[in-house]
Amino acid sequence: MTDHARLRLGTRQSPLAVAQAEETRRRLCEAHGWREDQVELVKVRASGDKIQDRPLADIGGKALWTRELDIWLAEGKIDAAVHSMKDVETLRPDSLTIAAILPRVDVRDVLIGASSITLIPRDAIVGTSAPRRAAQMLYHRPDCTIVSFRGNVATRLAKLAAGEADVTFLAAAGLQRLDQTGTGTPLDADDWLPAPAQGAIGIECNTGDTKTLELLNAIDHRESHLTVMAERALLEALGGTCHSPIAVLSAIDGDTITMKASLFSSDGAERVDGSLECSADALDEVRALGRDLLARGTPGITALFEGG
Ligand SMILES: NCc1[nH]cc(CCC(=O)O)c1CC(=O)O
Repeated sequence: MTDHARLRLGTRQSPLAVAQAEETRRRLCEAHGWREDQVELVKVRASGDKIQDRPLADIGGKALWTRELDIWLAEGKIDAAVHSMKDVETLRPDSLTIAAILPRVDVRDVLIGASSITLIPRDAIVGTSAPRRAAQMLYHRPDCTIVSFRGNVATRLAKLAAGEADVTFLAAAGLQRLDQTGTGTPLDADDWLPAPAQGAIGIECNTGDTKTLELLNAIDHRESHLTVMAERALLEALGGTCHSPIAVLSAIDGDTITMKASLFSSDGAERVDGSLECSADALDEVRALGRDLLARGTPGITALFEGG
C-alpha cells in the first residue's frame, strides 16, 4: 500500500466495474473526509472477463466474477472488493462479509433495438446470455430466437450494431453508471421483473477485519442492504444458480418489505408467480415464499431447481 492510502479497493477491470469502484471511492472519501488518493483502486482481471465466448452458466457461473478478488482479499493484497451484487454467488464463504450496499439505482432492464416487447418484429433474434432474460422473452414472445451475447456493455452494443441480433437487454443501472441513460427503452419493473439484486453495488471485506468493516459501514445504505439481502434469501431458498430463470423485485417502506417473484422454465412456456409482504428482519417468510414457489412449480420449472 502506498503510505498515504487508507484503503485498497479491489475491482474488476471492465468500464462498468471501474465506474462502480469510483463511486465507492467517492462515497468513502465523502464519509471519512479523505482525499481521492487515499483510496487506492486495484484493478484485477477476473476469469469471467477472460472467457468471452461461452455462456457464463456453462463455464463456472458467478464465481468467475469474484474468484480473483476473493483470493486477493484472502492474501491481504486488497482491503475490500466492489461487486455488482447481481453477480455475487448466493453462498459466500464465512471468511467474507458483505459490509456495505450502496443506494440502489434503477433496477429495470432496458430493451435495446425496439421500443417495446410487443413491437419487436416477428421471429426476431434476441441476444442474451442470461437465462432469466431468455425465459422472460420467450414467455412473452415465443416466436423469438435467443442467441448467446456475452461481453461488457460496449461489446454487447457493438454486437447489436453489427447485426448479430435484432434486440438485446442491458441493466438500466449499468447504462446509468456509464452515462448512457438515453440508450434503449426501460421495461416497467412490475411486468418485467429484474434479476435478484440488480442495480445494487456491494462491498465485501474479510470478516475478521474490524477496521475495514467499520470504514465500510459508514457508506452502507440500510434500505438497499435489506432489499438485496431479502432477494438473496429467496435465491438461497430456491437453491438458485445462474442457470435458473429467477426474477424478483422487492421494495422497502420503513420496516416492511414487499416482494414479487417469478420462476420460469428455460423455454419460457411455464411461469409461477408469488408475492409477499413481511417485516424486513423476517427472512424466514422470504424463504417460505421460495418453498411455496417450488411447491407450485410445473415440471419444467422444478427440474431446474432440483439439487440446486
Ligand atoms: N451480468 C452482467 C452485469 N452485472 C451487473 C450489470 C449491470 C449493473 C447492475 O445490475 O447492478 C450487468 C450488465 C447487465 O446486466 O446489463
